[in-house]
Amino acid sequence: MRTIGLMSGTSLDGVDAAWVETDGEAIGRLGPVLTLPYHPSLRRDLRELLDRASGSGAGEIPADDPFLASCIDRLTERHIEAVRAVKWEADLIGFHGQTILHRPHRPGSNVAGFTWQVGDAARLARETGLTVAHDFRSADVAVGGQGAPLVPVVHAAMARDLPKPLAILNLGGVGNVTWIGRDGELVAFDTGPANGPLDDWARHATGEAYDRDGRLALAGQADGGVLAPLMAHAWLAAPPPKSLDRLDFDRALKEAGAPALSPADGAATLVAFAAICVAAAARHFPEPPVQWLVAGGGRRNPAMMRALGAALAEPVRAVEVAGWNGDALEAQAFGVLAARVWRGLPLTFPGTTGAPGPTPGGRLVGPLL
Ligand SMILES: Nc1ncnc2c1ncn2[C@@H]1O[C@H](COP(=O)(O)OP(=O)(O)OP(=O)(O)O)[C@@H](O)[C@H]1O
Ligand SMILES: CC(=O)N[C@H]1[C@@H]2OC[C@@H](O2)[C@@H](O)[C@@H]1O[C@H](C)C(=O)O
Repeated sequence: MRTIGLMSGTSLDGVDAAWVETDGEAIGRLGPVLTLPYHPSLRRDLRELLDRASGSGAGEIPADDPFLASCIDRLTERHIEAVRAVKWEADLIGFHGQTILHRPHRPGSNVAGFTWQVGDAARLARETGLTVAHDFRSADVAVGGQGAPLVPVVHAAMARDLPKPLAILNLGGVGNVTWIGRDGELVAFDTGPANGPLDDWARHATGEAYDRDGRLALAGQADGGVLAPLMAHAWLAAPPPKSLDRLDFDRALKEAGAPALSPADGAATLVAFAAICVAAAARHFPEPPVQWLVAGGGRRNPAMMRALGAALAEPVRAVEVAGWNGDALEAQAFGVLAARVWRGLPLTFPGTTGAPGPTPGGRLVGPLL
């Protein structure tokens, strides 16, 4: 199938789009990729939605809330523009939407999991004339999975011919890793906060959306006193499966004293903690990888790459060394996942989300049905 994958990540910076030819298993031609940034007012409003959702709890923003409806309208509009901008013909769209709240089932808790992505799939289908796969996470959460990460099955397809064991790390707002064993075994989970808290910090300190080229972090020193309690956080030792909400570490960072640091030291400390989380993640792998391939915007941050290089025993390289596009990988993955939805193939597995078995998911809307 000719697919267009669309991902609006936890950084809230914009929508990534990518054209992929795939049957959901093998990956054929890779076509155009692009990012359409969100207008600052949409970024701000999405962020407010995240804050409101995490403060008020799941389901407490009513479906007919006018602010929610306006965010969904503008978000969907930008996705429609992204599909048009790709220009290549397609059969199927993979539409992740924007995660507003992610509260998966926690081990030992009797509270059911919940995950919430917004976006108007029916309108996207109507206005593009294409069938849309969407709502990728809720079926997994409904059977007790974490609902994330979803990309690992696609990482495995892309890495088919690469030496194993291999670790593929995505540094978005949240970090997530896929470990692929010699026989294709998958162990995947969220590592911890990555760019999310750093973006918030940089915005506060400099007014910029993120710490461009790690300038702030490279000028500072990581603070051992703030890092100590963070390193003892139960998240790091908790075995996978595990997944995070964009805001899950905000309180812990505050309680550890991060807000008292200077702008540069705060940024350096957040970078150091992101790398510490990745090193802690490696302790959950069945055996060490031969290398780490890094995707996502965090690979553009030299401070982050330097901290990872220091924290990890194995070589750390941007995914471009494998010929992949580290900015487009997630969008490409949602094209492949859309084809899997179409074919009813599983999206998640015990090793990726803790689903009890290989679990299909997603829903379809549009003209092919
Ligand atoms: N030149 C750069 N210098 C420093 N950081 C950068 C640079 N370019 C991108 N980034 C970081 O990458 C982030 C965007 O990353 P990305 O697009 O992978 O996130 P996302 O897809 O929204 O998140 P997720 O993978 O969690 O869904 C920015 O918010 C910023 O923190
Ligand atoms: C709930 C949610 O949207 N999670 C995102 C987020 O961003 C990175 C990390 O946390 C990952 O678990 C996931 O996205 C990728 C695309 C995934 O599901 O594989």
